[in-house]
Amino acid sequence: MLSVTEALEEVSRHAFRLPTQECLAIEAMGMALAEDVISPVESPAFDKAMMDGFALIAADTDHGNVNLEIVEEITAGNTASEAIESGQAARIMTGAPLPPGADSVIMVEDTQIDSENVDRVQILQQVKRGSHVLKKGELLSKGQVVIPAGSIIRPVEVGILSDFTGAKALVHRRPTVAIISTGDELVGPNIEPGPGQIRNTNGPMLEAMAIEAGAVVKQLGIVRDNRDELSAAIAEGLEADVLLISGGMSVGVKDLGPSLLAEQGVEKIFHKVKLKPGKPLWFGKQGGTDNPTLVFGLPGNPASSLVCFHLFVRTALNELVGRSNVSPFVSGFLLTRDFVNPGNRPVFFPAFASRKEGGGATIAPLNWKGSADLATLAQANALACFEENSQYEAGQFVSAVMV
Ligand SMILES: Nc1nc2c(c(=O)[nH]1)N[C@H]1C(S)=C(S)[C@@H](COP(=O)(O)OP(=O)(O)OC[C@H]3O[C@@H](n4cnc5c(N)ncnc54)[C@H](O)[C@@H]3O)O[C@H]1N2
Ligand code: MOO
Repeated sequence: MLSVTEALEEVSRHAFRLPTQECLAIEAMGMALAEDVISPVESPAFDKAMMDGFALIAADTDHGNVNLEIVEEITAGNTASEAIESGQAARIMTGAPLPPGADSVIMVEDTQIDSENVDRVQILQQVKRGSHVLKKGELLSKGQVVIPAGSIIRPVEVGILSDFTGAKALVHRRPTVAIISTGDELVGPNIEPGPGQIRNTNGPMLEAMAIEAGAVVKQLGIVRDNRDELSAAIAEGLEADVLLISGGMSVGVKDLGPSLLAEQGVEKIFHKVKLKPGKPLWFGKQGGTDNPTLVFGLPGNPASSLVCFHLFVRTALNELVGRSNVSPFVSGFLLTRDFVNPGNRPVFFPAFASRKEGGGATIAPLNWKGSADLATLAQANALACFEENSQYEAGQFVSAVMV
């Protein structure tokens, strides 16, 4: 049986980048840039005033208090009509280009104008050369990489892309994810479960997780444990980039998943991973490098499906869109209580992580009742990672997967 690390490596190895497409930056939020964003110009494009005040020549103020002639007023979006010379100043607003000749700006608060003589300004202090001026090219030079490929598009990137690429972004297209929920016992959200029946929680939950991860979802609904029905659904699901099949992955008499996938030419890469919950995870691939489909058979138990999604499906989706090197693990959580994992599999245990006063973070394992317990996961924001056959003491550091 593979370890979690080995299984994650296999998933990454088989997930190829999807083709790229150009789209509006705002619609690419959360996606990864597929190319470097390069500044085509210097920024700022001109020496820029950073305060409302007066543009002047700093050397004129070397002896402190000085009275200068105001030659014009420059507002943002306009340029000076003439250069200033020694003894002169231009009224200037934040964001406006400095007039030629000027090298500094003094804030209006540090000046005085005599109401009898409004064409002159009294400079009340010595001005340091370059004060309140953002020099041309100081932020970015022409050809500089502003955002490297692989960066996630967040609001700040949307702002920068609006500056340099016409608000467009080149990204790997969103993955399509098809979802099948198998099981004779399953009913939809508005149907009263009969004896032995349960509601399909995995289907909608997996859909929500896939959307959150940036995918476009095709929900194929509940499929009975019947060879023909499941075969047809699998064939449809294999048109997507990723197919998720919930349930039927273990060794029960109706666990048809693995054999039907093999019949449809899906190559098994691994079946079973050493973790709890989620051991029966199945992973395979159909097709070569050209438009392959990655197939995950997720264990039917809801918590097992959720944990496998966060660890393995998310890793695949990240690889497909170029969000590389995003580890599911965050380290350095201080355990709030003793914890024993007597089992022979590492456990990913629902827990609540919070900020610690004075820095750092703590993690409190919840009172989780096992793979069928989704309700406790609703109180969790993390899965604390505990090694197999292990004992932990309060105050020890553990890593976690954020959920
Ligand atoms: N003899 C063995 N039995 C089991 C093993 C094993 O190694 N040997 N593994 C156990 C583990 S661990 C898990 S996890 C489950 C997973 O089994 P399956 O993937 O085959 O899932 P099912 O049997 O179809 O369902 C398990 C459980 O989950 C409920 N379920 C299924 N689908 C949904 C859904 N869409 N929404 C909500 N709940 C769902 C289902 O009713 C079952 O209660 O196998 C163990 N058995
Ligand atoms: O691995 Mo199963 O997912 O323990 O319940």
